[in-house]
Amino acid sequence: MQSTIKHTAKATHSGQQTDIWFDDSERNGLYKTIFNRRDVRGQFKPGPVPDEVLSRVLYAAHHAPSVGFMQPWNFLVVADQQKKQQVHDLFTTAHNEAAEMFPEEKRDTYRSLKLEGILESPLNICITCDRDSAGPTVIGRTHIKTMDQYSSVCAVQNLWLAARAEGLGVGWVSILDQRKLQDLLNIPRKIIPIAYLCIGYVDHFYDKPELETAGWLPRQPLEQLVHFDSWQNTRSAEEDSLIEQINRDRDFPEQF
Ligand SMILES: Cc1cc2c(cc1C)N(C[C@H](O)[C@H](O)[C@H](O)COP(=O)(O)O)c1[nH]c(=O)[nH]c(=O)c1N2
Repeated sequence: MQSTIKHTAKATHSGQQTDIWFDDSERNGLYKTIFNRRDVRGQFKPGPVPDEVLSRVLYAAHHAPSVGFMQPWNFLVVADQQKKQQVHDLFTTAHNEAAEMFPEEKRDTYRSLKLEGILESPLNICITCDRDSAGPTVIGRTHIKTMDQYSSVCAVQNLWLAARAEGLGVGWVSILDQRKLQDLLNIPRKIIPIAYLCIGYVDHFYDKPELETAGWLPRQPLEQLVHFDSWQNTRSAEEDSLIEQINRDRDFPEQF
């Protein structure tokens, strides 16, 4: 169901949000979006994405955090079928090269995976990173130079979540030669294509990541990924109340 959104004025006081808390349904809506977002490759419906929906999703992306507030992103919308076909050709070449990189026993499985929906989705968007968008010296990028690219990834994630909340599927395609993609889309060399995304309405969303269902990799247990004070210093539930809580919440994502 495509819904329209009523814009109501926010309660603000001297430029501050005095409304600190979301109510339960608002908070649950966010968790529902996070836990039901999927990478979509194969269930796209051909119908168009209305401008009013796409505009909202792009605003969500544009309100991502960025290092030094540099907002290094641009959104290159690709709807032309011939252009999409050319990107698909790039994918096919890279996909064949990629298959050879996996150990022999995994190659057939790799080849059987559907890893893009470039042609089936009505819309593709390339999110880029302009490393010069705020001059050479940027607050927060002085020592870790890749921070601008991470900022564009934040925009990708915002878009991905907003799209899910709008009932839109998004699939990230990174099996592409970056330079050839730049040439194809006339992106200057100094602008980095961060994400090539396939977007559209879908028949259904899967409950689990397709790579998990295909037996490629399982989801890692969260408690093993949490370290304390020092790298690799993990703790058991008996040793730490947070780990105990994480174990107790194992079904939290499934509640949504
Ligand atoms: C940076 C990056 C790059 C890619 C992806 C993701 C990210 C974050 N993913 C999607 C990825 O396979 C997927 O997110 C995981 O398998 C987890 O599944 P869900 O996203 O939870 O459905 C992805 N999927 C795909 O089919 N082809 C691809 O080239 C890529 N590339």
